[in-house]
Amino acid sequence: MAGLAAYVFVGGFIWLACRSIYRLYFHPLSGFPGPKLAAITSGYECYFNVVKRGSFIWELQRLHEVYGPIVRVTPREIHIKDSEYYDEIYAGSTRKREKDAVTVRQFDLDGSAFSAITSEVHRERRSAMSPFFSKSAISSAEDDIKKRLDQLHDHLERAQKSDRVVLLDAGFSALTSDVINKYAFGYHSGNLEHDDFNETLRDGFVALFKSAHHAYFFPILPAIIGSLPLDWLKALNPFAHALAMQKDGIRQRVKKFLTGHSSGDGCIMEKLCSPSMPAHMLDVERLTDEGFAMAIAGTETTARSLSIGAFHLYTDDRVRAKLREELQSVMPTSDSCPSWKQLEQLPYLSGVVYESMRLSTGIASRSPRVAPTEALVYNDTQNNKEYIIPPGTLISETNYFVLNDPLLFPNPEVFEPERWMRASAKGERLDRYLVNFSRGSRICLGMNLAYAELYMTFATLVRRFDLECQEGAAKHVAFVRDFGTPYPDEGNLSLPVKVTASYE
Ligand code: HEM
Repeated sequence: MAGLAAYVFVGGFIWLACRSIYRLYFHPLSGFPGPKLAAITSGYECYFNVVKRGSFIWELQRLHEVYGPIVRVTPREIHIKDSEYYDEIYAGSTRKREKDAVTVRQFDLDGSAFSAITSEVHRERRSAMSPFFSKSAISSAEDDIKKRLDQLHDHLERAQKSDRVVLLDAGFSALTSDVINKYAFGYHSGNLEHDDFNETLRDGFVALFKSAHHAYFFPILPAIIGSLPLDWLKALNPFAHALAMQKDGIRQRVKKFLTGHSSGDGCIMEKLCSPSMPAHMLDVERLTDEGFAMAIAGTETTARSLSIGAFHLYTDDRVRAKLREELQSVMPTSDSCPSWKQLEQLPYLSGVVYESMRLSTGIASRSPRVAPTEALVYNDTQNNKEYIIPPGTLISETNYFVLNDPLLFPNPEVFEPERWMRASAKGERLDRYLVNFSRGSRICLGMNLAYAELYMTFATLVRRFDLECQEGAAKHVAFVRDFGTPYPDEGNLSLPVKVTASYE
């Protein structure tokens, strides 16, 4: 027995040594700059993201300072820190771009457009949903957004009367969740009707994000969790249980639509379940994944941008006063209800929305693309060297680095709506670099819905209320850890506020 163990140990050692030598000297990426350890093993990333909890993004920043704009950051991935090169990687549909199976596996959404690997499968899944996300289609959701904003208004009024602290971040999650549930599944989830905004609604999403790095490096874990009976899961991990319950709720809706149930207002899932769809698109689990991807993507990302924007609006009196003055033109009274189209014409509000997006980052982790048949060429002008990236390589940029590029956004940490007005006056397309939604063929499907929610929410809040962010707010909204989306050092993003004034 001891002899066998010794053989296994020595065999394993030799295998690891050979693999390391191959990766360092013979692998197609061996000529790219970067630390040797990162070229040898993905344990390098694992150390920073699992042991040091979501901090590989800061290590990437350091690696680029040491090695320049192009770095081999894992045995099979090239990372580029160059805002001008972003559109080459995240290219449009004329240039084939695929996703990486290992990267998307962590989200357990295999049947969704989001997790489609090849461009053909992606196109088919996405085109079934895209008519619902055009600008004109989204205007049909405006009435619902207005109703939800009135509910949020009532919460804030009640809190003002009782001098109570409100968790605005939870309010925003309740709002975005109620909106996407109605739009995608035709049902009223009523989160805003709860006194605490049904705060636990986020437990599942937080579980998904916070376990993403573990799921990536140890794929056996989600498989084990998925196989546990729900009662056990509830006792062992209430957050994973909340996630499973949310997904199951969507599965039950899918089943109803597949048997002919109608929501009455032609929601997205009803259309996706219609018998006119190709049979292979009508699988319950595929549709559940598609639905869950919309629920996740449509809730926390937008809510986070709303929280970051609100934090800046309510800690910077100058910005808020300027916005309030501009809003008077379309909101002479506090109950005026301008359309999203009208609000989009306001330059200062647009600057506020863009800055809120920019400083909230959206997705913090890399989402690599693969160019299956094309060799990408990167010209490192700093070191005067040209790199040919072989077809099939994982290539990524990090949105945060583009959104905080001081060459594009001087003093990037400052919330400055005016920078967008200055750029537009000079005819500069600064919005090209607002990459929160990614770019190209896999660009966020829900961006118009997100924009409608951002414009309408900021206008309503600032026109109607003054809020006071509670002590420590800056710490609770800071981006310290990357668990898929940005997280503060400890706990989750939170924005407790008190209502100090309301306006007629
Ligand atoms: C501020 C808010 C939002 C941000 C920052 C955001 C960001 C993103 C990003 C970066 C991607 C690409 C992911 C990747 O490359 O792997 C994406 C995809 C997606 N987003 Fe959003 N998103 C937001 C809001 C929404 C909303 C409101 C919805 C509504 C359902 C939505 C639905 C989707 C879907 C379905 C995809 C997959 C698209 C595809 O692969 O074709 N997102 N989002």
